[in-house]
Amino acid sequence: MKLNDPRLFRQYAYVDGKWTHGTEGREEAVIDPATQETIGHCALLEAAQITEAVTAAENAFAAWRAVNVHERAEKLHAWYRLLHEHKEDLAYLMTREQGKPLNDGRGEVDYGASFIQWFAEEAKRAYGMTIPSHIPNAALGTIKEPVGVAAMFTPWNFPLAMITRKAGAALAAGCPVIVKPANETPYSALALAELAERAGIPAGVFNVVTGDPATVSEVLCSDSRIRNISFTGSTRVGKLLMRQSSSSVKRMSLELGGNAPFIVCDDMDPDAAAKEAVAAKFQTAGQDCLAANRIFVQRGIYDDFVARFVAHMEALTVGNGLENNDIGPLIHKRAVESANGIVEDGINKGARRFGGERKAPGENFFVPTVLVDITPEMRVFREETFSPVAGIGVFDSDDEVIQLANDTEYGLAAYVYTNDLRRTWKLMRGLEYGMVSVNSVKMTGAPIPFGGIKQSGLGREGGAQGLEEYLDTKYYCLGNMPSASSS
Ligand SMILES: NC(=O)c1ccc[n+]([C@@H]2O[C@H](COP(=O)([O-])OP(=O)(O)OC[C@H]3O[C@@H](n4cnc5c(N)ncnc54)[C@H](O)[C@@H]3O)[C@@H](O)[C@H]2O)c1
Ligand SMILES: N[C@@H](CC=O)C(=O)O
Repeated sequence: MKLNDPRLFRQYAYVDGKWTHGTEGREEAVIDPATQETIGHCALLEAAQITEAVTAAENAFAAWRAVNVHERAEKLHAWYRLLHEHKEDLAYLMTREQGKPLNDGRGEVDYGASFIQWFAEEAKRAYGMTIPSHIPNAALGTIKEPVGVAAMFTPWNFPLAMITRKAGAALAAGCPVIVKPANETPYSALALAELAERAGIPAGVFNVVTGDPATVSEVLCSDSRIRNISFTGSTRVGKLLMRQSSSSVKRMSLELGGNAPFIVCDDMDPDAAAKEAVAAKFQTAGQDCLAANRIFVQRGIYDDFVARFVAHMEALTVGNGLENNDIGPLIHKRAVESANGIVEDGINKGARRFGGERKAPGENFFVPTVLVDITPEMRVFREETFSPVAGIGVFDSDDEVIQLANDTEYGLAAYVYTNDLRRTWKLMRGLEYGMVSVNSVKMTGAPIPFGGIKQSGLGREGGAQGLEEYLDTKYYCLGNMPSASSS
C-alpha cells in the first residue's frame, strides 16, 4: 500500500480503543478487484469478541452521552478535518479495495466527511418541545435522548460514506457505535477508526468489528443492549436482519436496494438527456443504489435518444481505477457472471443489445452495455443490475410511464427529465419513490433525507431526519407544580 501515512492501513479490528485480531487467528484475504492481487487481510473475530465489543460500547455510553453536545461536535469536527487532510490516502485505499476510479474515491471522501460536519452541527439543534397542558397545574414537554448503542452494517460499494452517514448521526446524538463493514472493503472503515482515535473520540465509542457476516449479525441483532440496527445493503440481507432483531425489538434503519427509473419526456433535447442518463447509470460501474437502471423515453425522441446514449456510453473508458478510467472493475467475478446472465436473458426475450463488444481489461471488468426495447418480463427490468448494464424502454403517455416505473418492489430513487411544470408535478406525485430528482443527476448530500419506500427500506439518513434515527423522544409530565399554567 503506497500511503503517505502508512498507519491508515490497518488489518485488525478496532474494539474499545484497541487493535485486535481474532482469538482463533482466523482471517480473510482482501482482494484488489482490478488486479485480483491480495492487498491484505481482515481479522475474523469470534462471536465472543463481538459480544465484548457490545460490552465496551455499552460501558462507554454513559460517559459519551454526558459529554456536552458542543464538545461532542468539536470532536466530530476534528474527525471531519482529518478526513480532508488524509483525502489522498483514503481515496487510494478505497480504489485498491473497491476498484472505483481515484477521482470518485476523492469525491466519496468529501461526501463522507460532509455527513460528519453536518451532524456535528445538527446535534446542537436536537430540540424537544413544550406541550400546552390539559392537566391542571402540570408542565408537559418532550426531551430528546440518545437511543443507546447502535450497530451498523455497511456495503462495499461506498465503503466510507455509508459509514459516516450513519456513524456521524449516531455519535452526534450521543450513541456509541459498532460498525461491521463489508468483508470486501474493510480498510476504509479501519482508517476511519484510526482517524476517530486521533480526533479524540474515546475508546469504546467508535468500534469496527470484522468477521463472518452471519455470525456478527446474529450476535449484534440478538443482543438486547444494541438499541438500533442501521443497515445499508441488499433487501435480502435487510429482511434477515429484521427477523434476527425481532426478539429484542430494536429501532431499525434500512437503506436497501433500488431499481431507479429515469424518465425522459419528449420536450427534452435527446443528446443532453442521454448524456445525463449515462452519468446516472454508470457511476461506480453501475454498482450504486441510485443507478438509473431502467430508462424510459417518450416515443417521439426514442430512436434519437438511443443512438446518442450508445455514443456517450461507448466513450467511457474501462480499466483500473488508479489509471483514471471512467469505469473500474466490478467487485468480484460473481457480479460479472450476474451481469452476463441479465444481458443474455434480455436478448432471449427480444431486447436489442448495444455495446459490450470491446475487450474487457481483466476478469472482473464488464464493458458498458445497454439493452434496448426492454419489457417487464426481462430481468433487466425487474432486478437491480448493480453493473454497467442499462435498459431502455419506450413510453407514450404519462400514466403509462408512471405505471411502468412503479412496477417494481423497490422505491428508492427516480429521475424525471422534462421542462413542463405540469408534467413534472404529475410524474413526481405519481412515482412511488422516496426520492425524485427532476432534471438533475446529482440529488444526494448531507442536508437531504435519503431513503426509500416499499422494499427499499425504512427510515431516512442525512438531513434533520437522520439524527432522529438515533434519538428517543421522552415525554415528561411535571404534576402538581406550584405555578404551572396551561402553557
Ligand atoms: N439504499 C441505500 O442507501 C444503499 C446504499 C448502498 C448500497 N445499497 C444496496 O446494497 C447492495 C449491495 O451491497 P452488498 O452486496 O454489500 O449488500 P449485502 O446485503 O450483501 O451486504 C451488506 C452488508 O451486510 C453484511 N451482512 C450482515 N449480515 C449478513 C448476513 N447474515 N449475510 C450476508 N451479509 C450480511 C455484509 O457483510 C455487508 O457488510 C445493493 O442492493 C444496493 O442497492 C443500498
Ligand atoms: N450513491 C448512494 C449510495 C448507494 O449505493 C448515496 O449517495 O448514498
